[in-house]
Amino acid sequence: MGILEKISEIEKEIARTQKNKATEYHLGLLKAKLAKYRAQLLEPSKSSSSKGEGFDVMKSGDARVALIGFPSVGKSTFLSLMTSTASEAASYEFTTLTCIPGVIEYKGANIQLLDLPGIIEGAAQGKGRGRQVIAVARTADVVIMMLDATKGEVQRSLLEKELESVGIRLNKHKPNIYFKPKKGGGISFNSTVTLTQCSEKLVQLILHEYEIFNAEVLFREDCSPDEFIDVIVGNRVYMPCLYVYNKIDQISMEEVDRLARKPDSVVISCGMKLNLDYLLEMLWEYLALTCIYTKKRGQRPDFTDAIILRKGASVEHVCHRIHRSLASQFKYALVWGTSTKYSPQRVGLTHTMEHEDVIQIVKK
Ligand SMILES: Nc1nc2c(ncn2[C@@H]2O[C@H](COP(=O)(O)OP(=O)(O)OP(=O)(O)O)[C@@H](O)[C@H]2O)c(=O)[nH]1
Ligand SMILES: [K+]
Ligand SMILES: [Mg+2]
Repeated sequence: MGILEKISEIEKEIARTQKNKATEYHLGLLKAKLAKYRAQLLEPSKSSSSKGEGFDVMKSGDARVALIGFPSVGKSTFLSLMTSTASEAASYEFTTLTCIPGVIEYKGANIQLLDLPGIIEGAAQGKGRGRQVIAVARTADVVIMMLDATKGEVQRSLLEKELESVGIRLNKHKPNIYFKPKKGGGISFNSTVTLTQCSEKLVQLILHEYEIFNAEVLFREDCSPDEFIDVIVGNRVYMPCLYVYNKIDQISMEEVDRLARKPDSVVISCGMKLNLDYLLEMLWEYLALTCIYTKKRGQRPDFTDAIILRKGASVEHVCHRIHRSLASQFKYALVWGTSTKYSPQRVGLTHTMEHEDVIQIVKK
């Protein structure tokens, strides 16, 4: 039996197994098996002739956003509207066949927007250019899942399933579980909260399926078996996703209203240029970029020119942005803002900056 068949067998078995206390272990085990086979599927094939030609776009700018969606939902139309790059748009499916980058300039940041070929059900298993598209999606800071507002919800759940199956977790945070494989000592299991979805026995069963017999496990959150499996398997990508319903010029006001109220969703019309400003605002929020202002000694901060960094950036990142030799001449920095206890506070290179902090760097 091939891996695909094994996967579909397990999926079928999961679907026909009733979810209750008695089947809890059986289901947990099935899920662990499923995750294992999917991981095998993702391993690069030996004959890599199908390498992503035209997909290796260099990362540039302050952040990267990937456009994912079925064919003809309006991805290329959107790229051409928001950036100075033109990407061919047409009424037939699979107009776009490679990855086409453009740049959105917003609040002083350069956001790289990637137009991609449409993907369809089965993309994760290599249908169409699905694998290459998903590989690009993994490198993004935010995914825009573009949907055709006239087409109903099925597209959305199909795409979510495709991304889910390759380890991309949309709008979820990393499960708060400490997990450390050990050389010996068996499995030590602890939790700081009451667990309603996992038990010590289930955790052991799942670990055994992965041939892990010695490990330290600490649940700091009431996680599900799937979330625990994610932690064991690792290499999961936790990615913010905006669901963008395009072509609202084609549906009723009631329908627009219904879609607009869904979580993580924005309604737009590229054709009539509706609501694009709001989409940018949302995108900016989801990118959660950190803007840092610099100041010189004895002067006011320069609020006109922010340094834009990813969340979690350190003083060292700030230095590199100003000048590549600055970090080596660095003595200390003074920081004003929410990242410090006092304002100003003297900090070193490893200090983590927060949004809208002000920094003054003192050289040796
Ligand atoms: N009515 C309407 N049509 C739109 C809108 N946006 C795009 N379209 C049309 O939808 C069709 C497909 O647009 P594309 O931009 O090529 O779609 P795509 O998602 O890039 O398609 P592929 O590259 O084939 O995956 C074109 O005929 C567009 O003119 C919109 O807001 N309203
Ligand atoms: K198209
Ligand atoms: Mg296109």
